Amino acid sequence: KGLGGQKHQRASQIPSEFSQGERVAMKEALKGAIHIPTVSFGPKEINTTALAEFGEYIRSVFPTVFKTSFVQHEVIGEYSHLFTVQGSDPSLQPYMLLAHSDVVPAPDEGWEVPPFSGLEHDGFIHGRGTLDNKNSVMAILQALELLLLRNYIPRRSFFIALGHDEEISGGAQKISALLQARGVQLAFIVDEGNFILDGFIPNLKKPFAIIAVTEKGAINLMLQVNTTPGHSSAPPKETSIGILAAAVSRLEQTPMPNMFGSGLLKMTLQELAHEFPFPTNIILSNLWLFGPLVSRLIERNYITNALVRTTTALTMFNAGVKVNVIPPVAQAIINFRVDPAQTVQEVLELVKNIVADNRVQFHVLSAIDPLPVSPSDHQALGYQLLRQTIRSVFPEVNIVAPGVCIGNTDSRHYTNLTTSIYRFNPLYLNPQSFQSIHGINEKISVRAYETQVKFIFEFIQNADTDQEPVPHLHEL
Ligand SMILES: CC/C=C\C/C=C\C/C=C\C/C=C\C/C=C\C/C=C\CCC(=O)N[C@@H](Cc1ccccc1)C(=O)O
Ligand SMILES: [Zn+2]
Ligand SMILES: [Zn+2]
Repeated sequence: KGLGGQKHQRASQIPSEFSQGERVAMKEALKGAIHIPTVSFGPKEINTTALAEFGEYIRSVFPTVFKTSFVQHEVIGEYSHLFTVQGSDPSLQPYMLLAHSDVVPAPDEGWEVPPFSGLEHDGFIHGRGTLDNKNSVMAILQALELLLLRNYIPRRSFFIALGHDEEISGGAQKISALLQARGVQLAFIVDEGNFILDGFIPNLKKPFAIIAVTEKGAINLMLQVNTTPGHSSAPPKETSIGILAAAVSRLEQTPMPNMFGSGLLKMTLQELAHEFPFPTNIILSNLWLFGPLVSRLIERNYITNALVRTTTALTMFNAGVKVNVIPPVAQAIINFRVDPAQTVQEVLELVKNIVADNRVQFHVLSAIDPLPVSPSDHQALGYQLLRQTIRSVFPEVNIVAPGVCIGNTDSRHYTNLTTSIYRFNPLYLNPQSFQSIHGINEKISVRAYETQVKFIFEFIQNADTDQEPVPHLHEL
């Protein structure tokens, strides 16, 4: 039987029920984590004091994790944490859970409560990192702590990698290189990414879970224009600022091609089709006919638009030295998110054609192609374990479908260890909470956090149930 068959729908051995005292302790632990301002400000600007404090903090709130003989803890790159949980059956290939402890900055303005207060209000814990991604750091360790307290001994080994610089596209490479040097090959990885989506699609009342099996690529491109400086009282016809502004405006006004139909989205929509009322169900079931119509509707909304094309975001613009000096140089940075059906090279060609001005220089600051698509078939262990656990923890969610992650995750640094990378947060997300990620008023309900712990508690146990033999068995 495949992994999607009944044989693997076994209930967890230890019930995922937590006492009142445990539930209070778990939410207090998360609040304390939010209180530590582990902010990544910029490429070399991290709050090392807070990161060190965070390391001490997890030791104090998860004592059993740190004292269990079969859990090895290592600090990597000063502030990242790698846990190796040695399972009892070395014939089972290990897997890895990822999360990151750093957060983006959060100025106080606009927040209902101070962003690093971790205050509980109306059933929600408020603060930076409650959705991205201290919730996952804490929920993974909390679930392990609770399993260990119940004397659970995993069969399948697993790693927990907690990065400290994901928000500055940082150093997960160190953990990845270390594991590679140790000869580790993983059955799969689970990282942050997509969610159970609620309210993103008009007419679709029911929530649906999207497990991201790939993520978009990214290009940070600097455009630069140099012109001769001079006195502003006698300006030339065009300045570096004017030339550059026109170029970036052309880019903003010329969206990259709509790639609907060449990617996963079509598959996702077909899986969702029967959840919609008439006539949308018929339209989505017949994309061979209605594809062009559907793709036009999808691109109207700025969030779903990101699912059908490479996006173009003008994120930085610098020019000028003085009010009365013709600027010698103007620079702009554009952040592209590359659709999985395109490559970095193809996008750069399109960009050059759109700018079409040889006074504009191109400097690629960083570029990464879209990630390979991980398997989501009946034999795909990681995907099926996620699906099985979603079905058990969120029985009201009828649809679990593979999809694309529009952001980038630390998991892209681990492609040397596995071809099966899944990006999924066991949380509901609506458009408002989506905006709070990297925005203001980020918060998680106490209940949602308890459910995230429950999900991981069950997931670890599900990974220990009998599975089909996995090729390339590896001992830790
Ligand atoms: C049929 C329709 C199917 C699905 C969907 C409808 C809507 C999609 C809605 C929402 C998308 C859901 C979740 C996405 C949320 C967040 C993105 C996920 C992870 C991103 C993590 C992140 O922010 N990473 C940074 C990494 C980075 C840091 C510094 C410099 C470069 C990169 C990033 O991507 O910016
Ligand atoms: Zn994140
Ligand atoms: Zn983030």
